[in-house]
Amino acid sequence: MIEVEDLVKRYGTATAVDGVGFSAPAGTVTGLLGPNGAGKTTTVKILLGLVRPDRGRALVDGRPYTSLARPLRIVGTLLEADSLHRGRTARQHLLWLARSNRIPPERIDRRLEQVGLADQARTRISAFSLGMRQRLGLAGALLGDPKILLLDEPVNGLDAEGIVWMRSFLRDLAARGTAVLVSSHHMTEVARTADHVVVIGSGRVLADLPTGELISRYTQPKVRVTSAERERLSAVLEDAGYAVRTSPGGGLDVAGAGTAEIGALAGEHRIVLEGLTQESGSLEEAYLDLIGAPGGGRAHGTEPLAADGRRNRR
Ligand SMILES: Nc1ncnc2c1ncn2[C@@H]1O[C@H](COP(=O)(O)OP(=O)(O)OP(=O)(O)O)[C@@H](O)[C@H]1O
Repeated sequence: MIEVEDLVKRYGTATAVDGVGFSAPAGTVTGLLGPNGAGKTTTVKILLGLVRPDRGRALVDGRPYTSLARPLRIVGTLLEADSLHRGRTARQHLLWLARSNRIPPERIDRRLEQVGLADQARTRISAFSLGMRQRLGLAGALLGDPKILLLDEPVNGLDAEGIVWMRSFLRDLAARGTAVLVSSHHMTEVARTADHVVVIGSGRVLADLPTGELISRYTQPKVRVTSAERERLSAVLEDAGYAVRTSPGGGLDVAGAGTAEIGALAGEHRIVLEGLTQESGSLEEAYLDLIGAPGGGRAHGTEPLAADGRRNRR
């Protein structure tokens, strides 16, 4: 379990983190989302004891990271693949990590296998692609069988197959009880991987909710409708007071309506519909609404949802 309580960090007059609090429990993938400069990296650095907070505390497994004698056995981290020593081979890198954390070296081959690098064990890291370095970083993070994983942008540099692999890998780890915290900009990926999302903006927690609840609370459901008479249908719907947008693929997205009402309106005006489906919102829409960015509706007010960082947690 990761616990962050009321963290504040100032750099001169600028406040990087302003009262951030949340937890990432065992058996769950928690996503940490936020725009550039929101305070994610500062929060992660505080968690890893790399930056001292002005206020608050950050605990891994109930203790500050800096008090862990062999941190790799408690928390695995994947921060920057580029910090790997490029002259070493994959195996040498893991051997060095194992030795410095008193981890039996027998585990190395198993970890290389798990991340799909068994054939590259003796390849120098300098010959690795970014995706391979991410996989090696993950092997290192898993070396001590940690119950907590802290990953910064884990899908960076991975191809489509690698992204799917990483997603199921992290989901499997959580299913076996690991607490996984993923800091990322990749909204679609976070939506597919995380059970729970913490959104940070301007150093504060804007939302701390299960992924599905965050989406339903901060997006408006819409109906996607297609018809050969798109222009006429659009005019009819707008006349009836609905907000209508052109959807990808040439259909119409109608906010705030149900399929029955749209079907009835089309019938009344003798417009034949080709498709009529209820669509739920996306994490991206919810996120834009929360951070108040252009494209986001900001229809639900600006109050932080989780002032103490704990509301709405299970
Ligand atoms: N060492 C530092 N000195 C001064 N200001 C800093 C320092 N580190 C971070 N900041 C500022 O604190 C704020 C939060 O930065 P942080 O890197 O934590 O955000 P972030 O959410 O990780 O953004 P990104 O996704 O771009 O990495 C930013 O305004 C940043 O400029």
